[in-house]
Amino acid sequence: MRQYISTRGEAPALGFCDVMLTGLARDGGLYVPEIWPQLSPEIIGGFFGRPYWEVAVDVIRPFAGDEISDADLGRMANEAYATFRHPAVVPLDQTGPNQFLLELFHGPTLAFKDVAMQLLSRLMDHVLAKRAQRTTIVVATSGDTGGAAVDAFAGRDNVDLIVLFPHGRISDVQRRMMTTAGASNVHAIAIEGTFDDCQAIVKELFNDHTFRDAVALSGVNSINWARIVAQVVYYFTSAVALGAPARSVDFTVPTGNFGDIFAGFVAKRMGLPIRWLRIASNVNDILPRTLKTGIYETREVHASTSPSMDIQVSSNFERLLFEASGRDAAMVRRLMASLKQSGRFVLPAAVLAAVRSEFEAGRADETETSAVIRTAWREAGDLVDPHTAVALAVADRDTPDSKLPNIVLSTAHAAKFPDAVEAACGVRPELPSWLEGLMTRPERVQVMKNDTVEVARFVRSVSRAAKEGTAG
Ligand SMILES: Cc1ncc(COP(=O)(O)O)c(C=O)c1O
Ligand SMILES: N[C@@H](CCOP(=O)(O)O)C(=O)O
Repeated sequence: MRQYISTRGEAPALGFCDVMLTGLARDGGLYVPEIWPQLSPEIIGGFFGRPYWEVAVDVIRPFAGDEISDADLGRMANEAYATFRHPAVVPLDQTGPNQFLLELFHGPTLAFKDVAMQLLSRLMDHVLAKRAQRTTIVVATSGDTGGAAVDAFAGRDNVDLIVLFPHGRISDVQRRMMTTAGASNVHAIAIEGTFDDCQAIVKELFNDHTFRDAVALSGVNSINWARIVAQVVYYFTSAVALGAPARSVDFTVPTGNFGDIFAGFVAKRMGLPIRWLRIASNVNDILPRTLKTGIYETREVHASTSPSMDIQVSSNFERLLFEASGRDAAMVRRLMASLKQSGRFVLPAAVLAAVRSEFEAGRADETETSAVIRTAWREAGDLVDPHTAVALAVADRDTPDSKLPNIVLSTAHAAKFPDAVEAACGVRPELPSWLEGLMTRPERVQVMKNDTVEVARFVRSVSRAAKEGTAG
């Protein structure tokens, strides 16, 4: 059985299915595989031209071990990616000499989160049904994870889903994707705070062991290893389309919680020849500052036109610290304790050097972001969303004469952020026809204080109602 260990070294090692249902490790850390699976150049090269779901099975299989049969994994991957509206699932476009855009937004909620969430919901449901278990998922979102989770888990028999989002800090389209589902197992809560507050509440709930056991708590943020694994797949498909493994590639990734770019790091560990993983941040630039100074220091969050990246505490950076330190769990515990106490920590020099050897980082401010949206429209007739625009701005500035292909991850559809896109280029992107009605359906949402106790009370009531069979 493939084993997973916690970045903080004090939680039990678990198998794939338990890690998937557990979310955060019981010591507050994040799970990573004990050993990185390797894919040979022949296997990687063999991905060329194959259907996306088949590659997904080959990439995910070594992580799931024998816990999920190939037949079940294949069926679920096939179903998950059949929900995407593009035949290639995640098409790759050339946008300039050696510049490519990987479109990850053709799923049901128009953001890259669908790629993992559509599969994760099927995997979780499958395992829960087999074990005759029910779970309560609490998820924090800065806008996109929540909508993807709602679409993927609405109406599932074995799950209650509670979504926490920062009140007034996401786009109307994002909010409505969470508040208009109409499913009795879905609950949207607007927290009077930031995304970091929402994520801190989720982690506090997990760290209260009595509570987490009482409600059978699970998480589907990228703290959940299965989320990361599903995101690894498109690094392989896109790089192979451009000549990997014979040719190396770079990736530029709009980054907030560091889950997406960490998936690229995993692909590299598995054998994909990636040269640079380039972090692209908006004005909330904690990661570029950290790479420059070696000091990870939280500051006030600024609301931007790329709200899903308005994040200071970048959860998956912990996984990178664990790897870059040679898996020094004691160091990770020390840095995380410092973060909790003082909002900052200093990377040891060797860890910083290890990070800098594989990652670059840049930021784009609001003016640069809107200039990119305007140029893309005027010069190519393309409408790009502000998160993608942040990455394009960083890529254009930092890779003008790269000899290697640079793949920019396009993480959302422009129609999720119509106000920002229209303000930048004068054109209002339209929602696709299958989302007709989204903007007029009635909303169901509760506003709550930034208060873990209040949220915990609500989660308990949802869990109790489910147990008593009174949900809805
Ligand atoms: C559209 C979009 N782009 C980029 C990101 C950043 O991704 P990550 O949090 O995995 O770094 C997010 C949020 O996660 C997002 O919703
Ligand atoms: N940007 C995300 C924040 C949560 O990230 P996750 O990958 O940890 O779920 C969002 O849109 O919610």
